[in-house]
Amino acid sequence: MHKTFNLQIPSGMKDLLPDEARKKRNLENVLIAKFLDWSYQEVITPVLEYYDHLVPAETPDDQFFKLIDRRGNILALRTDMTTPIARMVSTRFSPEQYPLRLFYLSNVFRYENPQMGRQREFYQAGVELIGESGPAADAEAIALAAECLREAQLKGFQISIGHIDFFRGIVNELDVEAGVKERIIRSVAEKDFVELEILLETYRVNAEMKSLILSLPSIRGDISVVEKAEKLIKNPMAKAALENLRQVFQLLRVYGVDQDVFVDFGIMRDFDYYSGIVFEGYSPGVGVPICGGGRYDHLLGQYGSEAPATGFAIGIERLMLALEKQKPQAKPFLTIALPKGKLGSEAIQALKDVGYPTAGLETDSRKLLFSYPEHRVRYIVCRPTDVPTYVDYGAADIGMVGKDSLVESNKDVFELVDLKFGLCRFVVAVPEQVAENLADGDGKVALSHFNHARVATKFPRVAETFFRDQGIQVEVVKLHGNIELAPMVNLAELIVDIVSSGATLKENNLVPIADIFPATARLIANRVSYRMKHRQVQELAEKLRDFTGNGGGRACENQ
Ligand SMILES: Nc1ncnc2c1ncn2[C@@H]1O[C@H](COP(=O)(O)OP(=O)(O)OP(=O)(O)O)[C@@H](O)[C@H]1O
Ligand SMILES: O=P(O)(O)OC[C@H]1O[C@H](OP(=O)(O)OP(=O)(O)O)[C@H](O)[C@@H]1O
Repeated sequence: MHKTFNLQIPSGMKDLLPDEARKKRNLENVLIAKFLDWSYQEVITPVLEYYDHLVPAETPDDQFFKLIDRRGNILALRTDMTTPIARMVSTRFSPEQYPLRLFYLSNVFRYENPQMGRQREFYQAGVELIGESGPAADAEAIALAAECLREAQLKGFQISIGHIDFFRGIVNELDVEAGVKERIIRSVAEKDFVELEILLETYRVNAEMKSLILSLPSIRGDISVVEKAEKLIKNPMAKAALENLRQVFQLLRVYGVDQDVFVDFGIMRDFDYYSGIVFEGYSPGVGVPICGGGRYDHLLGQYGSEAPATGFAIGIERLMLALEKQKPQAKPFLTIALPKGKLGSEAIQALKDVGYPTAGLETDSRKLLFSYPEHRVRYIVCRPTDVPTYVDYGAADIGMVGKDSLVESNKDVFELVDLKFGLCRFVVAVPEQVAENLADGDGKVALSHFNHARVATKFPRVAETFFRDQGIQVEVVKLHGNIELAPMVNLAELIVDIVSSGATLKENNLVPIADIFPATARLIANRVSYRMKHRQVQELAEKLRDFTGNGGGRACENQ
């Protein structure tokens, strides 16, 4: 009898058959020719390195594939090429050899959730320009990125450039503690504008600064927005950042790529890694950036030889996807993902209130797609928990979704507006009897009674994070609904769920013993739609923000 093998390949990895491999190689040849043309030399580094040497590229979500060698050393697959090249340059070159113009074309590995345009093994083509500070080097990197995309025959792409110090400078000016400044910066880096607004309100940032900070991510357009921004700010660090942007832009004009490049103060790439100009490239129809880069003057110092540096990486698979998708388009549709159920009805009402087409639109019918061609708007109706996924993939430009589903999904999307409806709260609940038995003198039940207990929930991420923060170890049992059943049949001792009226808990003899956080509906946007369809996205965001009485910053748009 033949042994049957499981011949699958690991998730997020891919075989390339001849047709696809040929297309990839042709594209790579175009990019390599361009790099050589611009006097960049190829370097190759090992695919495996000591984990500690790659850690400057570490992200909070640890995306490394790791393994242990026979001596017990931890090795890891590279997650990008900048870090190995910084290690190599620090150890194999001397500053007299600077500036170095290096390029690579390599596979890199990241342990993340695979989806369209996001794999665990993927190829990057990129350059590092090491040993040069100043606008000429930044402009060279951006111009070369634009030239590569042009040479690859990509139409309608856009490169957005921002500056890390612009936002940092403005935040430094605030009269709040350092920890709060970091939280403000983090909320912007995570694109969570709702959290940003809450922080500015909580820490009583004055009205003028608040409105300035809230408007920053929307300040975008050609170089004239730099002049507009100059009038708004006084901070020297932010002013220097604007001057830097202006000089880079002038040089981009000389390179003849300025029409592909936009200033965008919403580009906030990793604040710990980048130190100056940052940029991303987008293409219509692809919901994730196709390239990214910027100045990173502090990385080489971590390997012992301080040197300014700038560079970028193009994602080969994403560029191939963008090339496949490019076709001439009329004014694009704005696709909005709506959740089924009660939240969906409230979302429809909100859209109607701000004048969006909703005739015949229902979230509880069998029809899942509603199109309004005369308004260039279309809605897709999906399960609430799927809304962030559709938006993250770029299958929808915008979504309306509960903060509960959003937090649980952990997707990389813009969180634009707190829509204020659909209020519920996350709670930990236990059977009444258990609560009665464990209650202290004030009627409270300490969570410490539940160390090593089982928690049933639809929201494992929320539950795990909450109990971890409380220092309590639990085993999370993921269910898809009717969580209240779990304690009744001894599947779990506790539940973590959302509560709205409280009726479901009551009917099932459960009582809340701890609040986790409240959640309302949010307007979210895809990262690329937020830039490539900015006017349409911003128009809806502002209408909804005004309607829900949020106030907030105004865009100073010039595109
Ligand atoms: N998981 C992935 N799968 C395919 N391509 C990727 C992936 N992650 C990054 N890339 C490509 O590599 C380029 C440069 O990588 P970089 O580290 O700057 O990306 P990132 O900003 O961390 O990733 P993302 O764009 O997914 O947020 C990206 O612009 C993208 O084209
Ligand atoms: O406090 P209440 O107003 O009673 O609402 C709470 C209920 O609503 C949510 O479930 P949902 O209706 O989404 O159904 P599901 O459990 O089947 O997912 C939640 O999981 C509770 O079961």
